[in-house]
Amino acid sequence: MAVYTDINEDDLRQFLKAYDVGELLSYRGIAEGVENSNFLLHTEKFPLILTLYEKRVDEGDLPFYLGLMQHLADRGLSCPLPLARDDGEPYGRLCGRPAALISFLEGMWLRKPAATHCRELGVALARMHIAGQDFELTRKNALALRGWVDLWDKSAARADEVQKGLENEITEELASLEDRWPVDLPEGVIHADLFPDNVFFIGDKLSGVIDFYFACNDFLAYDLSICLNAWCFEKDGAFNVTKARALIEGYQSVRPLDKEEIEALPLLCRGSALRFFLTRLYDWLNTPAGALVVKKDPLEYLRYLRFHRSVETASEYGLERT
Ligand SMILES: Nc1ncnc2c1ncn2[C@@H]1O[C@H](COP(=O)(O)OP(=O)(O)OP(=O)(O)O)[C@@H](O)[C@H]1O
Ligand SMILES: N[C@@H](CCO)C(=O)O
Repeated sequence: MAVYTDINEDDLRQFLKAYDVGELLSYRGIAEGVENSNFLLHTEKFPLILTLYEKRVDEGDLPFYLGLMQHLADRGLSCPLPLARDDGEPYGRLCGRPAALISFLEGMWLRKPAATHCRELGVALARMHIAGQDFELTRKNALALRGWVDLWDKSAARADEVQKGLENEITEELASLEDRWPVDLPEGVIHADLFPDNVFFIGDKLSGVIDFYFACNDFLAYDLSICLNAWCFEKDGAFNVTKARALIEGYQSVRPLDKEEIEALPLLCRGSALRFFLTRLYDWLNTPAGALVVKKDPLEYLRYLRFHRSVETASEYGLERT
């Protein structure tokens, strides 16, 4: 459960006075997520999500994240709407942390997504990329190559505690990605963390996307590579090419990939696998004892990374040869 910061009822009632939501009826911490502290609130007017932003969210980026949700919702994408305070500010402060209220989205995330859900995801991802094209704010990806090197510098010395040989393997992988990382692919606003727990479905229909707190400007196809990692491996570690094909076909039904994006896909998948390996490894080694959070296994992403290293062309992801 991700509740790093405990709130008390009096402070919460005080915080809510700045919003037009009526009286607080009830609230509880949400037993999901690893990044921020989230609470479900029932107020006289409607249910809401309260988020207290924690370690990886820089307060200066909040106008980008909250503005992006508003922008995408205005263009018909189903994502949470931030609630403005009565003074017009997009967020306030609670227990010493920046804190925002966003609308509650109906739906459930899927524990076992099937190929049909992957196709829906692909369609939604491409629509999001297109809708993001005229968003006026920009945010550099803090977890791109430079960020990976910084994370690795903080973890490398202890990596072999998690698995023998990791220090060498990841050092070599980083060097190889630094040499070969693409420089000129189509860019735009990407979600950058579109895992199954951030996508809600009602029945088999995708009902909404949440958690824009890693969103940034980067290669659009990098976002697709994140989804290939997060949605297309089975619990036993096998890559499910049927899901991958469905995801990519769904994406291309809205936004066809160009030749360079297709060629770069195996490398982008290696990069995104490494990105989640590194944040998980850092958290594995550094999460304070007592935090109410389930740590995620970095080695899962090491296995994915090794798989992508063995991939020669994007046809292995179910794409037609170019
Ligand atoms: N707008 C929303 N509507 C409904 N439920 C929500 C909403 N936002 C968050 N939640 C609930 O809170 C949980 C955690 O939210 P979120 O994914 O934003 O947290 P996080 O700590 O940033 O997680 P992550 O580990 O995915 O980065 C979600 O799985 C969902 O159950
Ligand atoms: N989706 C991430 C956690 C949130 O950044 C992971 O599974 O490692």
